[in-house]
This record gives sequence, structure tokens and C-alpha cells, in this order.
Amino acid sequence: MNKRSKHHDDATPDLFADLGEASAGSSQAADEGAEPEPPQAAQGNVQAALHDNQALFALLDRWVERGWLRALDRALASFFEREVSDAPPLLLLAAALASHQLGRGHVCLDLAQTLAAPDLALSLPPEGDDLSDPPPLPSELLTELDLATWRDILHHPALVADGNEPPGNTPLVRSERDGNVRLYLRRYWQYEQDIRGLIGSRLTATTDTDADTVTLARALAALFTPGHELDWQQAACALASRSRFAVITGGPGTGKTTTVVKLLALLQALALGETAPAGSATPRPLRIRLAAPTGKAAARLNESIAKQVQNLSLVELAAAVGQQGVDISTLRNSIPTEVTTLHRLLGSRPDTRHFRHHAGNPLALDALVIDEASMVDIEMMAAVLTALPPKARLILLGDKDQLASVEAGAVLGDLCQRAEGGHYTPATCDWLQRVTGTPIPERYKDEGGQPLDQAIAMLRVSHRFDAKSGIGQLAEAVNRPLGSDHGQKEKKRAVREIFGTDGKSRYADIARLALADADDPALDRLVVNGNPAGFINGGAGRHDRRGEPIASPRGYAHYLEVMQAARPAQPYFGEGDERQPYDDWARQVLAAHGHFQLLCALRKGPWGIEGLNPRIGHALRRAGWLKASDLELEQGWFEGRPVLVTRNDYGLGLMNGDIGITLAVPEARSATDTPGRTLLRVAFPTSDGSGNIKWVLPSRLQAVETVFAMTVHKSQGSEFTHTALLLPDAPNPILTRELVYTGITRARDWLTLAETGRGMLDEAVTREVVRVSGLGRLLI
Ligand SMILES: Nc1ncnc2c1ncn2[C@@H]1O[C@H](COP(=O)(O)OP(=O)(O)OP(=O)(O)O)[C@@H](O)[C@H]1O
Repeated sequence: MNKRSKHHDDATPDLFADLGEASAGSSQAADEGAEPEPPQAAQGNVQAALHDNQALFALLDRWVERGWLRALDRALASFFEREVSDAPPLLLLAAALASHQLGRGHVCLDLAQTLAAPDLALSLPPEGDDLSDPPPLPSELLTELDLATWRDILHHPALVADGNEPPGNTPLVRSERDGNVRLYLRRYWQYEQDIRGLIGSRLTATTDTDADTVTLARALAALFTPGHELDWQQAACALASRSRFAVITGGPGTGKTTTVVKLLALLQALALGETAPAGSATPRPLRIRLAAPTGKAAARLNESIAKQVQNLSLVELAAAVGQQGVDISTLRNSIPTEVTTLHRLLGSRPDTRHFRHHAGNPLALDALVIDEASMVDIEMMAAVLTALPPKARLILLGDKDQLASVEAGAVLGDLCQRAEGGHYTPATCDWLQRVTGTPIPERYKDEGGQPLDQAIAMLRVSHRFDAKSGIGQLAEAVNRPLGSDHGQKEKKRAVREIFGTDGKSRYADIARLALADADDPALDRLVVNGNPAGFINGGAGRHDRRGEPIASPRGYAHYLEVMQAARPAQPYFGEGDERQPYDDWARQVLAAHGHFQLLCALRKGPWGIEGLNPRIGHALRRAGWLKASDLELEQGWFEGRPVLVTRNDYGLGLMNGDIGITLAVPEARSATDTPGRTLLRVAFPTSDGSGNIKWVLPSRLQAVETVFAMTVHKSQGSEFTHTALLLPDAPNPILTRELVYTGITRARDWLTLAETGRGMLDEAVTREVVRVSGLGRLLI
């Protein structure tokens, strides 16, 4: 970062153009810079911080010390102060708070909301804070401030631009709408503008394969069984086939994958059935790519999509399009099954946030499907849209009610704000009725429906969880929004009732484990053996929808048992095909590991992953499943250690979210080597869905953590046969409806809710995440 003089008179300093770098650099500058105000400066008159920069920075320092604000946020304000001598304290405060919101998932600082609930603008209190000698709160600081005064202060030609004016180059942008004011770091304001512009232009454009209604109706009839009631999967296919931008949202098991496979078949059938362009012998299939935000999510979609494409009956569809129909195997082969990560698709490059593909070097494709789109943050969504050729389609799949991305933005949630109500215009309803053959229920019609509404379909029937499934019922009860007819009390009761009033679950697939405290040995038993006794009938005798028996719930002992029992006898590790026994073993252990996962809300303390991981290691060692020293369990490597990759590593081909298991393999690589000691290697499934195993030496793994316990945030995009969700015993703002819903819906066959019964479930299900952004408002 080049330094500027304090008194330069350039009204819009260009070094602010990319705040990511500016703020990162300034963090260091601030750390180095001697700003020796004693913290006491903020203790006397709190209000002084509104009028005096020294007092403000003393207060910010105390917030940083407490972990209420990030050093980066304070550094940004300090950087602005150094660069622009006359920046008022209230502007610098707003800048620090706007920066802080990014770290908490919000895209901007909403001034009205901040004034209504000032303390929510900080991370207050962070996990593990002892609350002694607290610094003054934002509510004490802002008690007398009103919106108009604060807004008027956010005018500074070098620092703040008006979002309604032509774009400038200031580091901050002020956006005023509907009497409210939002302050953005420019980069994030620009992402919103890009997303709005690029989705907006897709919504108004017609598609190349704008099939005539008769052909489309015939093709849809070939893919879906006719019925009297609207089939939302069919409607979703229809809507997505006519727009360059489409969203298909739905809860777990509502058929998002099933629908998108049919949609891909439909799009390819329509493309192959088109009359060939002059000069070319045959019509060209569309170039379609499938992607997901994490390696884990990509691998999961890969597996389910490949299966579904194989099972899809294409005979009628192939006959329904074109003059003589299309060739079935050409059609099947044209449906992609390989799923990549978004980072890989865009071509990420080390040490820069810029991708190889962008507007100047667009992706070579006609359609892109993104699964688990709720995990895509605003920066990535803007990058994807920018790199898409204008004529390419974008189809987003995801569950709008899941936790949003860890990074700023909740793009899918913003886009789907009105999905529940449909809001289809009479013209859309008429068209849908013509192509699907069924009428659209009145309650989904809206004369005032917006273009975005017409591109969104919500799948509403779960095909995985029926009325007998406690997991499905619980997810539904937790997810139900609070409304006038469904207040907090009713919601808490509805959720509690699912577990039964006598402590015995009413449903075969869910159990509640009451813990006395964080040290309760019942938690150890749960993680070791899965606590089948907590389920009706000990978890025995259940069958899935196809009548196949469901194995009773397990804990981590299961994969460790497979690890021990299936260990290959081959005394050398092997290369290529010779490694087969070890690859098979790793595949079995990894599959067994997917049978159980403990999820928790926090990172720190006895209820967070940092406390739980060593504790579970000790419990498994006591039960005889692990052999490791205390030091190895707490900080080192040991056989059986499951690890989660926490940062993409392109060199190793590992993605954030990948899970591997540490296994001891012979050091000898071939039959001719002298057999000897064993060596620890971590086995990861490759993310290409091939089922191959990647063996990595622990020393090469830069960013991994033990994953006996996993945060719910990290579990998105994954599914476990038995999921145990552990709630802490004290209130925490992180406990929200979205978090509990996301945790519950990771369970495929069994769910255990472990908690102390001190009301944290009640508290969580009645608190909703509010992500501040201007996107929903911009698009409707
Ligand atoms: N219309 C349907 N009729 C019967 N079964 C269906 C239907 N749609 C989907 N299924 C079945 O329901 C299960 C879940 O479907 P699918 O995997 O497509 O859902 P999803 O929404 O993608 O799930 P996830 O929550 O895992 O993302 C699958 O076994 C699928 O075969």
C-alpha cells in the first residue's frame, strides 16, 4: 500500500479503491502507529467520543481489547483519520461499525437499526467474556443521537459518496432509501450493484431456447406424472426453462436435485431438438456446468446427480422434442454429472481475490447450476455473475432457510424473501397452467408480482421426511416463522411437543439427551456409541421408504471399529493399483465416519469445538478406540483423528470443508521394500465423485482442525446418518432459528438433541438471523 500524506488535497484518494487491501494494510499501520491514549479516556464522559477523535479511538481500543470490535475495524477508522484530517468522530465510528458488520455477515451498517438497538452493532459479548469492568456500550454512546444528525455527518467528499450519484472512488458509500440510511464499504456496495444489474438484465431477457408452449408442455408431460394438483417440481422446471435466471429453493428432501436433473434433461432435449443452425450438421447440446460452494457439497451433489441421471427415463422426453425426436444416448450423455467448486470453476489464484474468469475472460458455458447456493456469499455471487456470459443461464438451488454464508451477504435468502407466497402474475399463472396442465392455486397469484418472483420456485413437499418423521416435523416446527397467529409461546410449545412431554420422544428418529452440565458423562456415551437407548426401541426395527432396514444409530466407535477390523494385511502401502487394499480400507472408514457427527454452535468453551474435540478424544481413548498420548490428543496427530480442512489448498487439491481420516499405513511402498514401521497419512475422498482416495502426509496440511465436534456453520452442505446437535447452557446470540434448523436438517436417519434443558432451544428457535443488506430491496 502506498502511503499518502496527511494533507493531500485530492478529494477522492484512489488508494481507497480497494478497501480490502487498504484496511488490511492499515491494520498493520495502526498496530505500529504509536497512539498512546490511555484507555481511561473513554471512561469518564462517554459522549466525548462523539466529538473528539482521541476519545473515540480510546473507546474503540477498549472495544477491541474486549473482542467486541475487530482490530481491523478500528484500524480502518484510524486509517481514514490519518488520510483525511477533518473526518468527524461519528463518521469514523460509522466506518468502524460498517467494517465490523462485514465480519458478522452483514453487507452494510443500517443506521436506523443501529440507533434502535446500538449494542447489536458490536460482537457483544463474545464467547468466554467474563463481563468484568466492561467498557461503555454503544447504547450509552449513541443514546442522544438521531438518524438525521448521523446522516448529515456522513457527508465527506473524500470518504463518502452518495449511492444515487454516478460512481465515484470514495471508500464508503451512503445509500438512502425509504427514509433510512445504510453505510457500505464501497466494494460491498459495488457487489450489490453488480448482482442487481446482472440478475435484472437476465430477468428481462428471453432465452434462446424459448421453446414453444406446445413442445414444452409435451416435454414436461414426458418428465412428470400427470396429476390434478400443481406439482411444484414441474412448475420449477417450467419456470427455470424460460428464464436466464432461476432459483429453485426447498427444504431437505423436497427434490431440488431430482428437479434439476429433469431440468437439465429438459434443456438439453430442447436444445438437441431445435432445428440445426444453417451450415451445421446437428444441433449442439448446451455447455452446462454444475458447481457448489464447497468441496463437500460438490462431492455430495456429484454422487446424487450421477445416480439420478442413470435412473432417469428419457424415452418419452427424447420422443417429445424435435421433429423426429432426439437420440436417447446423445441426450443422456449431454447431461453433466461432474460437479466442481465455484473457486475451481472461476479459477482462483493464490494471494488474490481476483479470479481467472471475469467479464473480460468469461466462462465458456451456456448454463451454470449452483447447488447449496445459501452458502454463497455476496462477493462470490458477484464474481460468478460477472464471469458469466450475458446469454448464459444461471440456476441457483438451495434451502433459503438455512444459515447464510459465513462471509457477508445472504444472497439466496434475500432473493427468496417472497418465495413462500409465490407472487406469480396472472400471465405467469396462465402460462404455467398451459405448460403443466394444472391450475395455480389463487393464493400464489399476485397482480403486482415482480420479475424476480416469476423466476423463483419453491418446492414444498418433502419426499424424505413424512408425517411420521420427527426430524421432518421438528425442522418444520423450528422453521415456522413467528407471526401474529403463531407467537413465541406457541412456537416453543410446538417444538417441545415433538419431543413428547414425558421426556420420551414421540417419534422413532429423534431423541433428546438431557445433560446436567458440560461434563456430563452422558455426552461421552453419546459420542462413543450413539446412545441408541435414547431412541424408541433402542433404534431397532426401522425401515426406510423402500422397505430397506435402517441401521440403528451409531457413534464414533463405529468408524474406529471399521478402521481396526478392515485394516489390510498387505505389508506395504503400494503405488497405483497396488494401493487398492489401502484405498478400499480408507473408503470404508470414511463411509463409516459419515454415520455420526456431533454438531455444536460455538467454537470456544466447554460447549464449543475447542473444548469438545480433546474431550471426545479422551472419551474414545478411555473406551479403547484410540491409542494416543494426552499431547497427541490435544495438539498432535494420531490414528483415527478426523480432520476438517479449513482453507482451500489448491496445491493439494483440498477444499475448505473436506473431511479426512488419519490412518496408519506401512512406510514401505512396494513389495521389495523392507517391511518396517508405519506412517500416518490422512485419507481424503477426492471431490470429483470418482470415489478415489487422496493420501496426504499430515505435515503437508496447512489448515486443518480435529472434527469430532463440528460447528453447525461448517456442517452446511453435509449430511450424516446420525446427527447429534449440542446446545450450550447459556444464552448466546449465535443461537438462532436458522442455526437449529440447519443443524437438524443435517440428519438423515437419526437426530439427537443434547442440551441441559435451560431453555436454550426455546431461545434459539425464537431468534432469527437478520442479515442487513440492500439486495432484497434492490431487486423487488
Ligand atoms: N416427486 C417425487 N416423488 C417421489 N420421490 C421423490 C420425488 N422427488 C424426490 N424424491 C425422492 O426424495 C429424495 C430426496 O430428493 P432429492 O435428493 O432430489 O432432494 P433434495 O432437495 O435435493 O435433497 P437435499 O436436502 O439432500 O438437498 C430422493 O430419494 C428422491 O428420489
